[in-house]
Amino acid sequence: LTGPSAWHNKYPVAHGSRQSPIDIVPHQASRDPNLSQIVLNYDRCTSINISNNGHSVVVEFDDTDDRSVIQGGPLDNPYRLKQFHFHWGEKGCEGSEHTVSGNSYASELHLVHWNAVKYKTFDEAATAPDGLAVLGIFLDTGDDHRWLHTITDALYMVKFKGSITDFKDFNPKCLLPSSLHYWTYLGSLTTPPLHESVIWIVLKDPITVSEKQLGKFRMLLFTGEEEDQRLRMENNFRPPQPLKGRKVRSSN
Ligand SMILES: CCCSc1c(F)c(F)c(S(=O)(=O)NC)c(F)c1F
Ligand SMILES: [Zn+2]
Repeated sequence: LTGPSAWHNKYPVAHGSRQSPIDIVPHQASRDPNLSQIVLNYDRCTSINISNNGHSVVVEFDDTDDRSVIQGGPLDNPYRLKQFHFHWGEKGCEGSEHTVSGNSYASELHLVHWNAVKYKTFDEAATAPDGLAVLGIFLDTGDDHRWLHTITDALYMVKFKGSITDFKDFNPKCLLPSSLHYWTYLGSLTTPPLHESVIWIVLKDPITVSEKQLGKFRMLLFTGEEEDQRLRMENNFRPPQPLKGRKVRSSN
């Protein structure tokens, strides 16, 4: 037994008071006029590599200075882009982590940022209550996404757990939907160690990708090249967790 329902054995915080993901119920979210728009300064971002960490496919960035940050909205400081990765299902009707009025999307992109103003390292920030800011973007199935090819064309290079390859000059700005309207709430990592260190910013509008593009993610493996068992990487999403009295705020 290794799935989300067993994580509490090794990570008791799995039953904590601010776990993620959650089901977002739009009309129960409070519109907060003090919530400004979020600002993404990704123009000087520097992607480094793409890898399969046995949980997802991850693109990492150079976070040694403030060259790519998210700020505004619920954030008191600029947060530095560290990496992005995806969660998806085995079929189009499930795969996202957050749900909206009980409905799942086919996938969810997470752009992980850390508070380099208050904390010296990512690892220190990852355990602090205001250490991380994750921008969540839903993926819907439909037409091809014109820029996602850059990522799906590289997936064959990182089929096996532990594989990594160069991935330069990719700017995730091309993966944003037209509107930056969002919901925000205090939550956690959705994979172990499940630290309750994430200020979540979930965009209301999905981007559209094709079933064919999504199918390429399902070609990835949870298992390493040396393992005889080949387990397809799919359903790497955690189901929604109890809200436990938390308020979800909505941008205007
Ligand atoms: C200490 C973790 C290394 S970075 C990372 C990650 F690899 C990851 F997978 C998730 S997630 O929980 O899966 N998605 C929100 C994160 F939040 C992260 F910050
Ligand atoms: Zn994630």
